[in-house]
Amino acid sequence: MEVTGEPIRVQSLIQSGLSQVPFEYIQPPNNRPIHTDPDANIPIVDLFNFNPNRRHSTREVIGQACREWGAFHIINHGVPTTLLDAVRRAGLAFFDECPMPEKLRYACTAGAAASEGYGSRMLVSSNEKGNDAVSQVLDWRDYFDHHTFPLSRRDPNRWPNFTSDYRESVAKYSDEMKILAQKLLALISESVGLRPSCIEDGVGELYQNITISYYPPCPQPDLTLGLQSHSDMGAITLLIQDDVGGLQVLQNGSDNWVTVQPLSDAILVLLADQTEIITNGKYRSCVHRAVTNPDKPRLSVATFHDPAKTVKISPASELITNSSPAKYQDVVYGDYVSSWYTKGPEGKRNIDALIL
Ligand SMILES: O=C(O)CCC(=O)C(=O)O
Ligand SMILES: [Fe+2]
Repeated sequence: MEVTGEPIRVQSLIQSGLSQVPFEYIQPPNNRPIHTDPDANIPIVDLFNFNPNRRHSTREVIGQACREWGAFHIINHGVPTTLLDAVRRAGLAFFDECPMPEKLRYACTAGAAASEGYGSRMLVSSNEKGNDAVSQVLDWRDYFDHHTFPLSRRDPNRWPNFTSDYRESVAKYSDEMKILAQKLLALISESVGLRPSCIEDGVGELYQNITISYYPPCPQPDLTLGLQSHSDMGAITLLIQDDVGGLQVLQNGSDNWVTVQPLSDAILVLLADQTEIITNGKYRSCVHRAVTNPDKPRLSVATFHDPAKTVKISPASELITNSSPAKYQDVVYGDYVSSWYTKGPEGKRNIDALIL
């Protein structure tokens, strides 16, 4: 199918009263969400509000979580729960209550990668991209993407003001998430034996985007995915979700999908691909996906922290020795992103293409 005009918002589909999902949303049998490990849980790391006396033990716990999962909840992170709730509430009000014509005033640019605004992923034509491996299946998801850092990219006038505190809440949340991401990158660096600033130095100025995802109820959750399997491209993602649940992660080295339990005060940390490169594979990016459910809409807020497009990412020199050579090719981040958009997530790790 060609990319033509505006994508259809999943919410409009569901409001038309479907009992079966259109074929574009049906996953091939191997990708359907049937294999889940009901007993496993990702770790919960208590940050003790970054108390310096606890730093050593916190670092150890983070190191283990990064090695085993590339994902962990954090609690006592210092971000007020009232702010987490305010962002969830503002996002939900936009998707649930704002009339569609007003929502569409914020539509992102059709066909442009990562453009700011309200959208839904479109089918990518294999002819256009010259690659038959492009995923042809659509996600059961609508989203709003906000450009938040550097501040030169931030223009709250492009964000909804459907609830009067929407813009203020997203801006405050963005500021808090950036500070938290920087503190976490320092702890993660230390936990792998690097200087505290090593990962952030490698990434450079943080480019931050906040994506609020909305997954409408789905009449056939066994055949669909809210968001197909992928790892995030940047350095670190901080995610909150509502109490519905549907995010799943793969434990490192396993084929078992594990559901991430919603915890209203916690923030989920997901290691992304550039951190895997900088740590020379000592930590791997977390592969995750979102499943749908037949009854309730679900909301998540993902805050991505990425390098600038011009930055060259390489394994940290401190980790390279004769006995432990570089495992990844250097890559200019913009080229990495372009190849992701050309090939699509393909349900596998794009970063594997860089492994030497
Ligand atoms: O909805 C979720 O929980 C996952 C969102 C996500 O993985 C993403 O936006 O990259
Ligand atoms: Fe993701």
